[in-house]
Amino acid sequence: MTAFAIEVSGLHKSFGKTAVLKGLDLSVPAGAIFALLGPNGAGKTTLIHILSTLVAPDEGAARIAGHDVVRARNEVKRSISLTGQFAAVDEMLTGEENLRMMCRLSGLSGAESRVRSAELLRQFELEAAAGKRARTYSGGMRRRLDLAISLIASRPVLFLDEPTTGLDTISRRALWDMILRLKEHGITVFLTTQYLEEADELADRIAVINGGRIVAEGTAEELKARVGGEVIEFRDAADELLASIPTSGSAADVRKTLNEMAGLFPEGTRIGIRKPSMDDVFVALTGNYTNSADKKEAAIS
Ligand SMILES: Nc1ncnc2c1ncn2[C@@H]1O[C@H](COP(=O)(O)OP(=O)(O)OP(=O)(O)O)[C@@H](O)[C@H]1O
Repeated sequence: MTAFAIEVSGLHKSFGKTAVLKGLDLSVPAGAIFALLGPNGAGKTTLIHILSTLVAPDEGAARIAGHDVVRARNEVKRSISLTGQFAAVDEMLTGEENLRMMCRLSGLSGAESRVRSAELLRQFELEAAAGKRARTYSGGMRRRLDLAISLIASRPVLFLDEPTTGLDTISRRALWDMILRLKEHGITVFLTTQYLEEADELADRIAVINGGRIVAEGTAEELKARVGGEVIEFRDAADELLASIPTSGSAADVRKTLNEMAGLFPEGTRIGIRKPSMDDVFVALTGNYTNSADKKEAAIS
């Protein structure tokens, strides 16, 4: 494999008159966990579909493990796993039966299938539920089974399109642990997410897509450093966030911001200073707000 597991240059894709990707460039180092962040409709799923050969690009090139997604589709398909799309969990079968069936379909013998299924049930902490029908599984268990099925063939690149959407915090954290463990096996993980915390916790590198292009790429720390040195927060007496303003962190800039904001907020407003978060990065780069507190903040600032 080349140093980059995924290389994308000048990718364009339109659906009818809607231009979704407008010259997208991206490189993902082999063995990294890479997160793609972007507002709804930014083209994250479209990019995954192009990289996994489901959709052809209009222009530009993309290579997975050195193979071109248009000219070498079969080699690309043999290099990737994609969760949530192909890995069909059969509701009527148990977790173990699902895994064994998919092992057999991917060419393993009966004995090999038993061994591989047992390994995956252990790896994804599904041993206790192995004999229960998948329809009785919780959302988190189902997602883990889906991930386990997609890893049967142990391919070098794994695509996860919003792997934890809809899961509760505990299930999400459990899945994060499992994704982190995949890295130890040398798998390159490319994930899209709407949870900025997920990118922050999991990813070695993060790219932000907006307007059909990658508008920023780097480690979480590098991206946060782009927003500024310190963020000043204004909160009311009940600790509700009123506004958060990025500053360079210099005494002069902090003083200037406080002076500019003086008089805008009621008596009793509390002021705090903190380092930038991924939320700040996302807002600064895309102008989009990810939760209601941020929307309120936008309305005020
Ligand atoms: N097959 C298609 N035909 C027509 N339009 C499409 C098709 N697939 C995607 N689009 C449009 O392309 C745009 C990008 O969609 P895409 O699903 O890639 O975005 P996304 O970033 O994954 O968004 P979300 O976070 O909401 O899933 C959207 O405006 C969508 O409506």
